[in-house]
Amino acid sequence: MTLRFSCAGLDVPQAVRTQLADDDVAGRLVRKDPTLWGPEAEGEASVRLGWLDLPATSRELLPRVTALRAELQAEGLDRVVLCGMGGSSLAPEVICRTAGVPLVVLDSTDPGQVAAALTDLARTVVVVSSKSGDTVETDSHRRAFVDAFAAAGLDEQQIGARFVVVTDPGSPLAETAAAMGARAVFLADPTVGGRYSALSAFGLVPAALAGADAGALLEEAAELAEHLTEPDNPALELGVALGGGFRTGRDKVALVDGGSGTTGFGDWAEHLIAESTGKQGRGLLPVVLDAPDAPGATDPDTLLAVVGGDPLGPGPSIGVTGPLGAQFLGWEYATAVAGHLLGINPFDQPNVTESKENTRRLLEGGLPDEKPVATIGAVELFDSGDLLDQVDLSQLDGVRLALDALMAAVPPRGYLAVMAYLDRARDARAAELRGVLAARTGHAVTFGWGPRFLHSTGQYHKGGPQTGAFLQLTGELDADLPVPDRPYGFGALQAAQAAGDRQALADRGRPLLHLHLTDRVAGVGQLLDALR
Ligand SMILES: O=P(O)(O)OC[C@H]1O[C@](O)(CO)[C@@H](O)[C@@H]1O
Repeated sequence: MTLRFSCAGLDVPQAVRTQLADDDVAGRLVRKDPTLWGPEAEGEASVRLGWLDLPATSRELLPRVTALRAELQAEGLDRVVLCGMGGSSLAPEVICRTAGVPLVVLDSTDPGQVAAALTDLARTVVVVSSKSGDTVETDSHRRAFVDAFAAAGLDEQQIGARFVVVTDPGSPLAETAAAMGARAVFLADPTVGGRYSALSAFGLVPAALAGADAGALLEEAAELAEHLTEPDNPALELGVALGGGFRTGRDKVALVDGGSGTTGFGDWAEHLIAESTGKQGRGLLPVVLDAPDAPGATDPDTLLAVVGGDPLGPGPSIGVTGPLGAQFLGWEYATAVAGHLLGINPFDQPNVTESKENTRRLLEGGLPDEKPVATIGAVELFDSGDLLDQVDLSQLDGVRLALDALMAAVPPRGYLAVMAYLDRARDARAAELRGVLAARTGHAVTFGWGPRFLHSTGQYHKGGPQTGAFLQLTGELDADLPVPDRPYGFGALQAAQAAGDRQALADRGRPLLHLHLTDRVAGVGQLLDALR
């Protein structure tokens, strides 16, 4: 069974469908016509449509990655760690969690999370994935693992044998891989962007090395691919719902699992939709929900997308069922169609470099010496523009008052984004804040782990509609870790990323509340208690 699309309560004007059919959008997309998104996008689109070929072209990866997995297993290297950000790690994580095979994903600069990955080295092989080959988090992870293997007594050749690299041809990482004698290097198709790379080497190599069935994913996608020129194919219908929904005021897409059998698909789709559409002051805001009845599922300007199930009322809702390989390709195709309907370029990410530049400058010039304006329990509150001017922080419930002030600052049809620069394993409870805040405010509330979201929804925050209010959480470190051959550690890198993003949002005049947890467990508990 390939992809099945169903829809309830969504009134997309017939004119939208007629326009797509008259313009032969389905056929032109499959033929990789780069003019579908306007003249300004044509150059980028012409080198970003390779994902349509992946169900066929990725098959050549299978023998090589299967042989490599057998080799590694024979050597007892059965702990696969993936170092990658955004499109270089989200899909493998979904594939492996769904298949129930073990993959350690390191997509954070939180020293606790890095330290947890730097264990069990005797069994560990590291996959370093980066399309650009110069993502600071991934390079830092690579350095830390080289150092750790050396400290464990491995020589240069043995260290190289513990690394598998996935990158674009000619990238800085491709050069580094050659220089370090990496065991295997997979050069990916450069005409595939990160958030469209689930069925490329970026999605399939780490997953297959961990034991997932990459061939099955490609077969599932190939079955859908046969239908993608049809004017009413399910992926086109999904694109019509997303793009047509936007045109009728539904600029938020709540993503919830309805029995898909997959795990974490919403986080992958969030990156795809947010980074593809959130630009030129518009876009679709994905809101990942942990249950169909979670707060936010039926917000007024929201389309509820049920992955793996039927539409769920009472508001407009869609249901998309089908195997994971078809879901990847179908949502990629739908997002490209939605980009056509929104009139934006779904393949660029013009605003992600800003926070990266700010981070680099802060690492070079030093972090701002900011002092909290108040400390209440385990929570330090930092000056956030004029947000707290009217808040009496001398009260014990000053934290709640501050959070209420932030929620009051969300403009009409706006959203509240929680950005947690914490350890998504050990501080997992922080994710409960999304539902608790959403229950308290009538606005959409999103949650992202920092700095991971910077490579995902970060584009939407800066390039999308300027209607966001932001809650940034940072946390005290138990211990820091050096970044080898760099004048800073992971803790400073994480803090610089948080500060760099605060700067980018402040430059846009966005309301932002920065809370630092002097004790992460107590601090998260305190925030949840303040809001219940
Ligand atoms: O694969 P790379 O080049 O390391 O980039 C990781 C991620 O960062 C982004 O470029 C955004 O910063 C995403 O588009 C991409 O998936």
